[in-house]
Amino acid sequence: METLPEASSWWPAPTASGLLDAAVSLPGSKSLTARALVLAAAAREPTTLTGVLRSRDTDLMTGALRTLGAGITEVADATATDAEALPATADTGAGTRLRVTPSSLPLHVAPGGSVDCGLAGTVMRFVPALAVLADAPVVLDGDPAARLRPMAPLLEVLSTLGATVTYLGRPGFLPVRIKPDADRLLRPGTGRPSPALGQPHRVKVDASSSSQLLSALLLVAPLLPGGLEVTTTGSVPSMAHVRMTVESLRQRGVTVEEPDTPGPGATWRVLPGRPVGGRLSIEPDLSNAGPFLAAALVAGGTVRVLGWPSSTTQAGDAWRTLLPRMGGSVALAASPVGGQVLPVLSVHGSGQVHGIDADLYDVGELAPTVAALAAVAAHQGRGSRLTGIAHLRGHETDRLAALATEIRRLGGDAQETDDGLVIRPARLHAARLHSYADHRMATFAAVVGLAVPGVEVDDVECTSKTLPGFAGMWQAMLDSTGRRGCEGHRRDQGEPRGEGHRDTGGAGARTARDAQD
Ligand SMILES: O=C(O)C1=C[C@@H](OP(=O)(O)O)[C@@H](O)[C@H](O)C1
Ligand SMILES: C=C(OP(=O)(O)O)C(=O)O
Repeated sequence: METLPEASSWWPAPTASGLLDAAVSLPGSKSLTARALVLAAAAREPTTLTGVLRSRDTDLMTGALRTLGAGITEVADATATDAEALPATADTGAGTRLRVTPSSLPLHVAPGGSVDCGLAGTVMRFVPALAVLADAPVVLDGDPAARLRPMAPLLEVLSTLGATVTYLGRPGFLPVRIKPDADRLLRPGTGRPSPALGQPHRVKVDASSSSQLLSALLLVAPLLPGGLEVTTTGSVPSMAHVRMTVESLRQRGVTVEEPDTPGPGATWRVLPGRPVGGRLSIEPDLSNAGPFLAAALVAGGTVRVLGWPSSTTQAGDAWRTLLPRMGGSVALAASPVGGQVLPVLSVHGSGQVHGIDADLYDVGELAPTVAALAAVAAHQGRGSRLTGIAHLRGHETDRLAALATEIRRLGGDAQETDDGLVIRPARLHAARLHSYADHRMATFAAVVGLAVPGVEVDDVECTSKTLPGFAGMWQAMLDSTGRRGCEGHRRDQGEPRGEGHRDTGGAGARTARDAQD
């Protein structure tokens, strides 16, 4: 890894001094929020979204969609009166309510036409696909690290749809200018190339570096007059997120045919027809639940996540199968919380973490947290192997290099493989870790720091990419330490405790004592 400058401030990751007994209420899913915003901007009528995540990534998405002509305003409860409500998932009451008024087609670009993608994969992939339907050129750029993330296979497809793509820096990467030819694309029979009237555009994409390259095309597909057929030329990682895209489209009334077996040559068909509007509630972010649930395994005791959906497309639902393999016990049950009955996921741990041999190809987003648990397991004498995650080299940072480097900085034994990491048993020691501006590297440090005194990390605030206020939530969870002592530990055994955990409507960690106050 490159040599990094010294950080000006270091966040001391707190160690756990006793058994946890915490209830955590997480804000909305980053990935569901991104899809909901894009589909609302593309819809035929206004949409009201509740439980929306406000974070750097989702604020950037909101800004980008405004640049493409959508009206997005925060509204109070009383103004949300849509009659045509979609079935809503139970949310914890946390999160923002937004009213999205779609743009007409072609999408009307605001003066300047520039989009800041920050470091958000969702913005840098989903927005260029929409830009082919704009009425003026759009320039997209982002953070220095964003300029390293794969874009080329998507941009090549956008060229075949008639857009002129100009690389303003390194070919294949941000910054990029997209000059659309929307009039011809939107008039059947006149596009370039021109499918026969009523026929879909047929494109091929290599989405092996990121599922978002495929999701971007699926999201814009219903706006094309004949719809779109997308064939993947390679295999696609993070299939959980592609399924989320398909379900998000279907939920808004769009017809999508999926291949029986995703892989090279598989084809997705999306029929034309703008998504419907109405009301939609966003589930809590289950990937961001990961570090909190992992804390139960490392510190011992119980952590509960409120509002865990009973059925979901989120990658983070895999915690229910991954954490038992690493020594946790997991229970999902309905439980009364603050006057309503919510599904609550309870994870109970002993402080002893098992090693794991896991293929994370479909849920790569969870890998940094699994790696943190694996590092703690190695500290306790147990090795792990993570596979199927070569594409993490194109995430916020090269996560395989970052994880191996930071585990070694802690005194651990971690090696990169072609498609993952091997973490062998070795005692860890205090160290100053780098986050590389990557929210999941910062939370990696927080999880390891529970077990290893003296861990610090630079730039803990980079967690605001998807979870503003992380450090405060983490401390609140730890403040539950020891309050119930061993009695609470034995009594809980992974079962939701219900009544004792009052949710006050904001994201954060609640403890048994808070609930009694
Ligand atoms: O579409 C999405 O919302 C995401 C897809 C995945 O990307 P990759 O396929 O690049 O892993 C995931 O890792 C990312 O955090 C979010
Ligand atoms: C890979 C991630 O994000 P992005 O949406 O920026 O790709 C992530 O959140 O782990």
